[in-house]
Amino acid sequence: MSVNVIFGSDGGATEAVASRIARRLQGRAIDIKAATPDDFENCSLLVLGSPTYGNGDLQSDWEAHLDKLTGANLVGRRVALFGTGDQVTYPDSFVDAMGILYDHVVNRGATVVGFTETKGYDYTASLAERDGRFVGLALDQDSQASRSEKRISAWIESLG
Ligand SMILES: Cc1cc2nc3c(=O)[nH]c(=O)nc-3n(C[C@H](O)[C@H](O)[C@H](O)COP(=O)(O)O)c2cc1C
Repeated sequence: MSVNVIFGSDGGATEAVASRIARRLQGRAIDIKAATPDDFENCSLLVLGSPTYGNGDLQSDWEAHLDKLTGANLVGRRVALFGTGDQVTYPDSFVDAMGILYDHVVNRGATVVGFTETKGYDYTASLAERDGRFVGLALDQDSQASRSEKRISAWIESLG
């Protein structure tokens, strides 16, 4: 299985998570700033990750390079998503960016794998929650960093 983990990161937290995920899946971590459109298509599992900024926005490099994603043909492709956020300071928009990525990849025909349970988190609203589950791996490196390792492991197992 070839895995590309494409991420955006302002402060480094999401980059560090992307590297951990890539290492575990023996894939490549690629900053969205340097990613090519091919990086979205030439892999058997595509993993995308973004922190949430503003009040529920994608990270700025994702916004600046969104055409790489919206131009990709993802029909029938397996895509897994992760998001970093802070549920204590931003409980009304927790990991919203993951929900934004979800809508984009579903619109491009992707099959999203790796939904997770919302149990164990404390927030009021999230665009990344659909039908009571997160559309991917939600990590909070600000207030629940100690839980991340277990969450990453369980999520990777669920990807099969
Ligand atoms: C100005 C600002 C706005 C933020 N807005 C949100 C938000 O709306 N929702 C959320 O879950 N986290 C929010 N966060 C938290 C970041 O997403 C979180 O700290 C993330 O781990 C940062 O990742 P990075 O270090 O890769 O940039 C915000 C952080 C800052 C500084």
